[in-house]
Amino acid sequence: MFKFEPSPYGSLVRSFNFEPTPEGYLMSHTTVTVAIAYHSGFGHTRRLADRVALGASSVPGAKAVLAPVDTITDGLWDTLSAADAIIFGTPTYMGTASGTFHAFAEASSKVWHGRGWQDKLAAGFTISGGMSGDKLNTLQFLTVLAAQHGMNWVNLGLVPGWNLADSRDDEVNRLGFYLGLGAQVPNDVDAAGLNTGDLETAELLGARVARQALTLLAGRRALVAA
Ligand SMILES: Cc1cc2nc3c(=O)[nH]c(=O)nc-3n(C[C@H](O)[C@H](O)[C@H](O)COP(=O)(O)O)c2cc1C
Repeated sequence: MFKFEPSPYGSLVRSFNFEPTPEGYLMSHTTVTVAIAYHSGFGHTRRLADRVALGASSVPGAKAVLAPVDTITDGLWDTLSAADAIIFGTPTYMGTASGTFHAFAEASSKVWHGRGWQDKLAAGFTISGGMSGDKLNTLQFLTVLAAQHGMNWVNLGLVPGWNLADSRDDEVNRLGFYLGLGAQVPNDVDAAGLNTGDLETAELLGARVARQALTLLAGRRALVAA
């Protein structure tokens, strides 16, 4: 909901009227939920999403929930609204997120209007057929989507792998992304053939986001208690 308020500089500024996380909620919650909002045309992104979920739920105090975005229902929005963090996952199609994911992103403008995801954590992953495949553009799109919602982006937090003469092509973060996970699979290989380094990286991303969400919750609780 919009409202207009006078700014200290004398003009009217448009601000949003949204509730901060209620103190009662903060004090009664010690666990976090990480939602993985993803689309997958042929199963590759879905397998990564499963591993991201596994990583998130491996952190004590965190649970993961998979939220496929190809069917946009009230239940999908409720799941995302209840989450402490949302990890976006999409294949890279034509150098950006898939059309289905874009439809979801566009539909999220209703949430944007009410600042429903403000201050939640966000992160992202993508996969493509090419080693580059223009995946960086997809991760940047996901980052901007998160920023428009006022979310706080959690990066991958891993140094690049597969970057020394004797290193292997199945190392963690083998394609050397920083913003999120960029995975790769040849166009003629199905989801069962995903690179083990990419799968491990997916798990690490999920765990990292879960840890960050728990840290944030602990900080918010401490502030309320202070
Ligand atoms: C419509 C379409 C567009 C694609 N565009 C790209 C692309 O821009 N770059 C790339 O490297 N691979 C591209 N690919 C390959 C997919 O990114 C790759 O197969 C990916 O693993 C698909 O993931 P999914 O099974 O979750 O849909 C494209 C595939 C399709 C079907």
